[in-house]
Amino acid sequence: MLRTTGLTKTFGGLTAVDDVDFELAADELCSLIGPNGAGKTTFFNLLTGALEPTEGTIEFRGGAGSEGASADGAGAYRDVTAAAPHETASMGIHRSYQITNVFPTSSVFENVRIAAQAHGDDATTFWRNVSRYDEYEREARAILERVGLTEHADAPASSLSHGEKRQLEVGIALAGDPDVLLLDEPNAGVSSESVGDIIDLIEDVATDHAVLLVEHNMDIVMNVSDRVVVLNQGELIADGPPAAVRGDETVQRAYLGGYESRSRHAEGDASADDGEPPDGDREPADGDGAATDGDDEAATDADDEATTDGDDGSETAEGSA
Ligand SMILES: Nc1ncnc2c1ncn2[C@@H]1O[C@H](COP(=O)(O)OP(=O)(O)OP(=O)(O)O)[C@@H](O)[C@H]1O
Repeated sequence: MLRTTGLTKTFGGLTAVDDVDFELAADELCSLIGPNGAGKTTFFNLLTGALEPTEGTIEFRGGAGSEGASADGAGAYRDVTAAAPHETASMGIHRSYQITNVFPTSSVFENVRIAAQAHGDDATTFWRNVSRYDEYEREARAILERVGLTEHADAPASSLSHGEKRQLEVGIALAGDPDVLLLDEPNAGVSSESVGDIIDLIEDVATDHAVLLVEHNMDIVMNVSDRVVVLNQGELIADGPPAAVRGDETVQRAYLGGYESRSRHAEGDASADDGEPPDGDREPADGDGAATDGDDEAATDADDEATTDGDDGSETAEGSA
């Protein structure tokens, strides 16, 4: 459904994503893992068009109803290498943000309803079209039910807990009617009591979307993924079923050293501890150990602001690189 060939992104002398060949199937929940600074966020930003590749191609093949859809319901592959974020979103590639990305003073319902309206094809005539309004409203209510936020529909988004905000972000992404969902650490900053809800939500959206998940919690990754790909210093060093990747010597050396899987069901909850590889193994190749901590703090700090800084920051830095 979504594939990259020789995808490469350099920032000055640094190769953040290095010649990556990758393909995500329509029915897959694939996790993208790797140490801090491995290139995961850069890879996401390339897929959504927030960053332009230095080399390589990105191709996308939408689902039923997409442009050029064939008898089997899938569209033809299109080159989306140079597509801008609004173009990839309108084609069906959506992401949830590592940094909270909601309108805090609007209600939970309004956040989803506005996203559904923005995706609608007659947004400019919206206020004159009452039946269309009803449709968006119904869609938003159904999405809130799906992400488990119905009881908070009328509350301002700012009143949600951090975990509920992550659920809302997934709801906002679903309102764009995506084929592919890119989930960037949906578990970051979420309290241990809410981790189970987030896992259930990831598994649920994966029943009818292709999902690419960036997640540091290995218990979650090993429990929910159909497939795991590993980036290290921008290179794809492993790609396969969770058990095979966990046992891969190169991956153990680069990232997972010392990690042993705990079954979510045996433990009762994947959040029994942080489920992350030992700290030493999460250090980035360039020694910049602040990245993950910074992300988690940013997510918390951003609670009261509607922002898309996660991507924009990358663009800004790129511009100066
Ligand atoms: N806009 C940018 N300008 C310059 N360098 C960048 C930029 N974005 C990322 N990098 C560098 O590219 C490398 C990959 O970063 P990236 O954020 O993609 O890694 P990551 O795997 O997502 O890390 P983390 O797990 O910490 O989020 C890092 O060395 C980072 O410092």
